[in-house]
Amino acid sequence: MISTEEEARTYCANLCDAAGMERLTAFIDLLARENEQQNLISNNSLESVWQRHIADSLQLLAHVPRETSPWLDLGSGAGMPGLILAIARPDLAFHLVESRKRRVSWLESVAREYSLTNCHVHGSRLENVESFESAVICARAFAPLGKLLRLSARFSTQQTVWLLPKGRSAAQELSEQPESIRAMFHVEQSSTDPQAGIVKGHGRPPIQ
Ligand SMILES: C[S@@+](CC[C@H](N)C(=O)[O-])C[C@H]1O[C@@H](n2cnc3c(N)ncnc32)[C@H](O)[C@@H]1O
Repeated sequence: MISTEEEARTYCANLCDAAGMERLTAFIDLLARENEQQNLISNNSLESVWQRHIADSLQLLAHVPRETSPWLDLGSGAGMPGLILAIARPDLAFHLVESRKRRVSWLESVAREYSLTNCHVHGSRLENVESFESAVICARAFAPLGKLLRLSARFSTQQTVWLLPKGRSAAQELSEQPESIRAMFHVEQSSTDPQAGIVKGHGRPPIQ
């Protein structure tokens, strides 16, 4: 379990190259500055930003083979996890969906700043984004599990991996789903919070 900023930084350094670590370090400064202009993340969480946001996002990489792409991140907000992943892994494609205009501008400005041609920002409600086949669908704090699956099942195939950091409600949210969904998903332990879980699954959910 990652329990200090130093451990989180070391963990991240093992998941990307030196240039990626430089970009992530610079990104933290940008994020802190932008957070004074708009409410992107809680100020408290900036004190443990490597643990709470950077490692928390990058841990998803450990759940799929290294070359898996493209990723779809639902409700990216300040950029967790999609933008962080795109900064760390410019060799993979990431589609970020976010509807709030100021957050969209923020995501686009960071993608421009780092010339992230692998990062595609869809500044729109997910409901209005044209379907494409995603190898991974991820979402942190986007919507309750049932609604999340209803809104995004059309982006999945039988091969899609679902990685849904759900904090402390992971097991509870999964237990409230119908049997067909419970059979597809399980809860994995988060590496950054002993009480948090990641709902993980594989395939196309049978949504009516
Ligand atoms: C609670 S924030 C989480 C942001 C980020 N994933 C994180 O973990 O810090 C949820 C984000 O989802 C966006 N969102 C909610 N419903 C959406 C929809 N239907 N389409 C696109 N974005 C949506 C909101 O604007 C917000 O930025």
